[in-house]
Amino acid sequence: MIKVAPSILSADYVNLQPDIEKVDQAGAEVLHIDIMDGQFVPALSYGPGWVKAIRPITKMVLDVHMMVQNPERFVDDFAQAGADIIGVHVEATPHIHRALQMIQNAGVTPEVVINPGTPVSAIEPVLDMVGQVLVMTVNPGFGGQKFLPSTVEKIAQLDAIKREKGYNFDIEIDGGVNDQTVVDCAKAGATVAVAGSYVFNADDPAARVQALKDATK
Ligand SMILES: O=C(CO)[C@@H](O)[C@H](O)COP(=O)(O)O
Repeated sequence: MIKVAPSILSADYVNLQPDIEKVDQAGAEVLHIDIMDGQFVPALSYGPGWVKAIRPITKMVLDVHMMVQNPERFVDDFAQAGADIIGVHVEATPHIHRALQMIQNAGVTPEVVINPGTPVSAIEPVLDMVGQVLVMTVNPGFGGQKFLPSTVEKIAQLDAIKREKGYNFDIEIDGGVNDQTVVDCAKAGATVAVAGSYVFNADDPAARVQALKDATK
């Protein structure tokens, strides 16, 4: 059964705490927090202050996905705010190894992220450093996009590398995830499913968390 990571990008910001409590009580293991800088991706979202505010209200793993150019600039801020996982895009820095080292040194689980157009080979040299790989299943920057089936092959490639080398990183998927699209991803080796609009744009977010788990039993 896959772990579920609701993305607060689609939550009700005026009622953020009740929305977080709903998915927490429904058994979601991870809370996904999308940081957008208006440069690496067109939109702006929120910063370390949000992570700091959310930290005391849930025990869920706080998974900070930095869609930020040169993310090294903000690693310590998010670590101090209470992030458990910090994800940096291989496309966003010429120094991915250093960025992951900074996350490690801050006592946080390092995650490397790849866009749909980036091959797995681009992150192979750093796979021994990470606790999680995030495979973007849409182009990053917006919620509510359509899942890209071509990304499933990359999940399978990562799963094969994991087995061959004895790594135990989680493989997370993000973008267009619902109870249909999650199935092939889980079969290919995905272990964590981020879902924004599917969970929070529903009348019953808790039922949607459960539906993702049921679909991958
Ligand atoms: O990283 C992102 C957007 O770039 C995501 O985490 C979105 O929040 C996913 O939204 P849905 O596709 O699930 O609506």
